[in-house]
Amino acid sequence: MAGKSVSAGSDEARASRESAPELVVVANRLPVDLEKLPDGSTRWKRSPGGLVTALEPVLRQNHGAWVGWPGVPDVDVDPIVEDGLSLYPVTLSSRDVTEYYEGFSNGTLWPLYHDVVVKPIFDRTWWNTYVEVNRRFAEETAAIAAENATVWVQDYQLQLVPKMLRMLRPDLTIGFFQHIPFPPIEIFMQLPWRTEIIEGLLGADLVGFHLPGGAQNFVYLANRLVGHPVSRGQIGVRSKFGEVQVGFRTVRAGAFPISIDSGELDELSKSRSIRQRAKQIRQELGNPRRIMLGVDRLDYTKGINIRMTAIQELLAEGRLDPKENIFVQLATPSRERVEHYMHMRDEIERQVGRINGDFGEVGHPVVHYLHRPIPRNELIAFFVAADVMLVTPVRDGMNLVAKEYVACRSDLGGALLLSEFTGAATELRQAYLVNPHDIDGVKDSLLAALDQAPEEGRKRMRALRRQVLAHDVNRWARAFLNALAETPHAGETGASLRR
Ligand SMILES: Nc1nc2c(ncn2[C@@H]2O[C@H](COP(=O)(O)OP(=O)(O)O)[C@@H](O)[C@H]2O)c(=O)[nH]1
Ligand SMILES: O=P(O)(O)OC[C@H]1O[C@H](O[C@H]2O[C@H](CO)[C@@H](O)[C@H](O)[C@H]2O)[C@H](O)[C@@H](O)[C@@H]1O
Repeated sequence: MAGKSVSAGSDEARASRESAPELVVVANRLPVDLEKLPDGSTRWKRSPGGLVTALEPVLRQNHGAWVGWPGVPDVDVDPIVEDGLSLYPVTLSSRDVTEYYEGFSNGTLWPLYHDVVVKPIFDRTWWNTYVEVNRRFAEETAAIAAENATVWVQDYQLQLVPKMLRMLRPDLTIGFFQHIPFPPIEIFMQLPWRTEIIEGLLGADLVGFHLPGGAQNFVYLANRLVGHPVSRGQIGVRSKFGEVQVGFRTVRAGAFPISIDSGELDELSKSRSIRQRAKQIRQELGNPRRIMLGVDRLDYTKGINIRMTAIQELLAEGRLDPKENIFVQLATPSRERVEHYMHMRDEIERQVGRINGDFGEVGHPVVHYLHRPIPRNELIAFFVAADVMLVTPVRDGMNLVAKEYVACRSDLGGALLLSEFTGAATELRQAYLVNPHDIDGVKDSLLAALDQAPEEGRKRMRALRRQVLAHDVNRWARAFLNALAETPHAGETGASLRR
């Protein structure tokens, strides 16, 4: 792989940086996943996520690069340079996947940062591998970034990279964005490696969160754990950043709620083929009066069990007619070797079986449950077909699904039932907001959403769409990169990036 045997500070490395990328995104995953085919060959498959859509145009305009894991263990693939966007794969061994990705990232940090909804595991071997893998990402990035380049590190899997990178390449302007919640002090303090994580993040010039609360928690912890002087004022959304004084450096912390390519979804959802497919889906489901929909990675934070319980109780109480109302749950397999995910899957599949056993008829189940990824256009057709979208996480950094549903409803139809504990709830105030821990409240709100008067529904959807269409993912990326370019450290490149 490029630059592997060359130390970041050597003359050789510096010379090769002249045509090197000036904007580098570093994320656990590359924007493409390597797929192993049955015949043993491999091919690249584009990841559909919002991050790729957000960052690809700005990377291309800036001769950019993406450093990340190709999604399968033990493969050593060469960098790919294509249309001005270069991909630099970082190899992870099977052990790295177990200990860094499934272990420390998704068995320790993920539950800890999501309100300890399940018990985090504090394992010293996992931590050591997390440090090792973060170092590998930092070294790979240091080897390829141009002099004075801007580097944007993404998410909880790579929280040590900013500090490691700054030590290797003090010329770089470094941004970091946390896509999951940043927890309150009492929870974060449980982490045995809490100081190392805060110090790791403080290597950045700008640390971004979805919500002001996360930024506020981070600033407070920088003072409490590392003793740095910090600003005291309230942090705003895309404004009024918090500040941490790290020696001569000022590190900023801000709130930048992520979004989706709402314009593209709006257009796609209006196309004839999607509209027809939406109609066909309704027919295939037996033309029920109302379709409820859930779309999630199968994750215990998403509250899939909560919506199932609400539906089950409403059916049992005779408040929901199983002949008129059906529920479709599309569940993408996720982190399947992590124990808590296995338990969650068992629980959900038991609930599906029980509801259908008690209330379904032959050929007419009440719950339609698919445990596999669905093609993008099919997903959009489901959004168009659904009368009520159920988004009930117990905690979620943002939840892009909620925004996607709204972007797909140019007909002003449908209703969004949304947990208060998602980042999206701070922006989508006209949704039917629920506390997912209050099952009776969820049931009442679900019935209200199902029975809403058409004019009330249109009014809510119009307001939701105004928010989602005006604040798209492009605006998110620009807001972060502009704020990063204006940080005190930002060098010439940072200030002159084309966006
Ligand atoms: N194409 C496709 N995209 C999916 C599927 N399930 C979820 N997604 C997408 O994955 C993303 C999930 O993002 P989000 O709701 O923020 O939750 P996250 O899974 O925690 O990142 C959204 O863009 C969804 O549309 C699926 O089955 N197929
Ligand atoms: O890469 P995976 O382990 O398969 O997980 C998928 C992604 O899940 C998380 O998504 C978060 O980011 C979204 C966009 O900001 C946000 O809407 C959502 O609330 C978060 O949960 C994770 O943070 C990503 O790193 C993963 O790639």
